[in-house]
Amino acid sequence: MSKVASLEQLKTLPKIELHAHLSGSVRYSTILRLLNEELASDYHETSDEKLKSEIQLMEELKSKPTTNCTSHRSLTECFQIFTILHRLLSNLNILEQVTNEILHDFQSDNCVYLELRTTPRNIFDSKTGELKVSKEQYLKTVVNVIESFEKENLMKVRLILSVDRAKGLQDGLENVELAKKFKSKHVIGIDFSGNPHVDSFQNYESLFQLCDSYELKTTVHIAEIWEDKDVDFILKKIRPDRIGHSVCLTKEQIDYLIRNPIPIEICPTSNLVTKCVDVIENHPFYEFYTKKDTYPLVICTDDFGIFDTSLSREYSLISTAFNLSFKEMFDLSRRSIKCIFDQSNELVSFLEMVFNEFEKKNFE
Ligand SMILES: CNc1ncnc2c1ncn2[C@@H]1O[C@H](COP(=O)(O)O)[C@@H](O)[C@H]1O
Repeated sequence: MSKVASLEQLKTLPKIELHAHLSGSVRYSTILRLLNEELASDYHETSDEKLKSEIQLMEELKSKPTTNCTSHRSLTECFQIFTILHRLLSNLNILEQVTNEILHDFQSDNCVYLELRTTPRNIFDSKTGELKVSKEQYLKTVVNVIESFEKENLMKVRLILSVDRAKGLQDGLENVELAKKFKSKHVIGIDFSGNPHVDSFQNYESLFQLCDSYELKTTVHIAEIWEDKDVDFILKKIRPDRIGHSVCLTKEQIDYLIRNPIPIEICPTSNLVTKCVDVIENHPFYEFYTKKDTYPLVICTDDFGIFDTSLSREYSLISTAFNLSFKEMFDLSRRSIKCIFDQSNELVSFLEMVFNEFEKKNFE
């Protein structure tokens, strides 16, 4: 018998988001608006031709919605969009605007706690090569938006800094040092991400050790592609606090994780659109969920802008594919509290209160 929860119900559910990349969470409509504004401005560094082709690409993608999961974007296409986004977000006013918009988008979807992640970038003048914006200025801009947001809103926000595997060890080291410096300023951990076809995390072992010594929590993207050679190294040697995606796993690796759990950030639409899985019913989520009902699994969006989704929609995909009821989705969402990086008493008590109140109102 079907007991699937409706999207409308799932929108009302308090939710926790632990895997959301800042640049990937900019809405298509916002990217298109920013590109058109740049084209219409009197002075712009990017040529009209390039801007027009970027607008065309974004319009094409917008017309191929991911909602029916038949539209695919290869990881390579996703990384092309990130290049556009990184140029647009080189302007600190725009970075501020979009960060604020992202926080409000999560809150309107009833997200009560968000761990947003981003890769701090040095931004150089394209003509003179001079440093225009330092990584620290980039980070301060994002932190300031979060601080102002929290003063006026209920949703709690923390920040994870990303190490991009395509940028090398030195760049990553700078981000870990920045995370240490901003630890009291909302930054709580490090994410190891970037194009999985480029470089290996085995070259970053010293950074994992540094994170440990600075007491920074870690999460690592693994098994987003079948050719990922880092999986055993990460699962057995590094043992981070969480892992992202973790889809393209062998049976042995799944069994190993079930015996030695590490919380998994599940990103359903992202995995479908980039063809990590052919249909959601084949997602290893269910194997973890059914083999061990307390396996720590957190439903996330990854890049809700690029994948044209929302946290509620990700919950809906899982509920529909695996016939999980509203109460089962509620329990899953509540269990995410155990996986958050900031385990301070104040925050955990706040989240427990929110979930207890919802339970009383809806299930008792
Ligand atoms: C689709 N799956 C994915 N796999 C791996 N890395 C990803 C990713 N989605 C996003 N990123 C990482 O996050 C950056 C964009 O956000 P920020 O500029 O840091 O805010 C990308 O450049 C990539 O390094």
